[in-house]
Amino acid sequence: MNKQPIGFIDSGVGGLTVFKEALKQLPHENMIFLGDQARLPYGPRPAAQVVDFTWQMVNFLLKKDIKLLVIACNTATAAALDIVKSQLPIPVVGVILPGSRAALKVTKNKHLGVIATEGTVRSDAYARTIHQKDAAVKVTSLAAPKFVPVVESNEYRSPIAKRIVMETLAPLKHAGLDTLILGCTHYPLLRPLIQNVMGDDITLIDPGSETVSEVSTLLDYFDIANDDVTEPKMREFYTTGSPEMFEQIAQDWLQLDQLNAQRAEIEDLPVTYQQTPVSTVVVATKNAGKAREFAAMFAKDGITVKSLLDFPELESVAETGTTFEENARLKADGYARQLELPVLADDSGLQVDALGGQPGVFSARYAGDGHNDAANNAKLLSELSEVPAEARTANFHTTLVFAKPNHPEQDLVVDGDVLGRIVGIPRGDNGFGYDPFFEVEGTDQTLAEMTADEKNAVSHRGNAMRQLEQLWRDWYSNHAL
Ligand SMILES: O=c1nc[nH]c2c1ncn2[C@H]1C[C@H](O)[C@@H](COP(=O)(O)OP(=O)(O)OP(=O)(O)O)O1
Ligand SMILES: [Mg+2]
Repeated sequence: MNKQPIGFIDSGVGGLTVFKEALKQLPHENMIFLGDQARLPYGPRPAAQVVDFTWQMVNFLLKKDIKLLVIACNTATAAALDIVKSQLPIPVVGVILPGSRAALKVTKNKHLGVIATEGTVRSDAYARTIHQKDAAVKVTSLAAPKFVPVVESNEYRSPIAKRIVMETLAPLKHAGLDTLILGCTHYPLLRPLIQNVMGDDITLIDPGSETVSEVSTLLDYFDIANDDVTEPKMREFYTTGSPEMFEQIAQDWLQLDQLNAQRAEIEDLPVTYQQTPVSTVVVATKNAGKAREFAAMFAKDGITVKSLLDFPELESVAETGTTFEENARLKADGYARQLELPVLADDSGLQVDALGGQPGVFSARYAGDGHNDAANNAKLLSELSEVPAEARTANFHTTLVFAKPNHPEQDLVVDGDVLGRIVGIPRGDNGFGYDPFFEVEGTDQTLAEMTADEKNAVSHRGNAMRQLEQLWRDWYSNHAL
């Protein structure tokens, strides 16, 4: 289950035809739509510029934490799908492949027509996609540049629209095709007029519904659908142009009760992939001492740490494993699932050589359940009472596991250790747990005599974190998967 929204982008209102399908097929999903009406139409623009504009739209939606992107615009799909798909960590769906697939399913005489913007026709994206599937299919493409302005000016039911559709489609009427792809998401709004001109024998393909079917498949495949059927869903609309104009068309087309469009400023956004910086990391620990150490280590990167103390309503995960890694995985996976967020867990403990590695994974419960540091330390001392100072060698170990919700196979796992020995009389007031008894090898200080920074510089947790630092951002940026 994943409540993050699905993002839709288009040059204008055309993508709403895809959005409308999504409302029908995926009613439980939260959704955000962005139309770049200020810079419409995209059709006549050079492909490189369409790619830049697309990145700006994508970056706007990434800030809203979308889990999947739909490029509900054929021109942008033709120009930018491959590059956007290859760089984004979330699934990306365009409209050309689903539209082509749908058309291939219905054609009988293997002669398809495509009407689209100049940009899409110039890219030859439909013909290429179709021929990859079936080289024997004939594809006749026609640019219909006048359609988009008619729709965007809310004239799509007017006599002007009728005349433009008739004139534009004249060359296709007797071309011999039996199926016509509406290769621009604006065109379904002209569907009755197009059908009328082409005649009832021609099947019109609106790639929107096929596109949404593909979205639905991907949500299941990546296990990121929103199964929550109770809450009201997010329906946010943004336009770079006039919100009033957008609302008129959207209201009319989508028939939503209350529809508010907001203006989006995207012109200054970067034209390359901008990773959204991580601002908060959840560490699945109830141990305030650990939480403090993680907070200090992440603070250097400007990241705030939340611990389980911030989420008291969660169900406790039992540490039933026999190794540090097992327990760290149990905690990370268990809390990530409940929080639907990536979660970092630490399972750590003291291993004393003279005690055969005890207390080890049982360090927290050494003195029995209801564990408390004083009782654990007292037990440690009594167990070691017969052991001479030079034989009291020990190490602290930690295994850190970073987990994504419902994807235990992608867990990121690192370890860290620090060597030392157990002293007979506790020293120092800093740190927590067994720190006052653990003298670090090569120093004359216990961990409790060190400042937080000094401890992190040598500790098992600090050592593990230094490894994690190399890995976690890349891993984390794929978290919607
Ligand atoms: O740097 C350390 N300095 C002193 N003692 C330490 C340290 N690191 C772990 N320890 C001890 C505390 C606890 O007795 C056990 C960990 O048990 P462990 O289950 O991983 O943690 P925990 O139950 O205290 O909190 P939680 O499971 O919620 O993260 O080892
Ligand atoms: Mg524990």
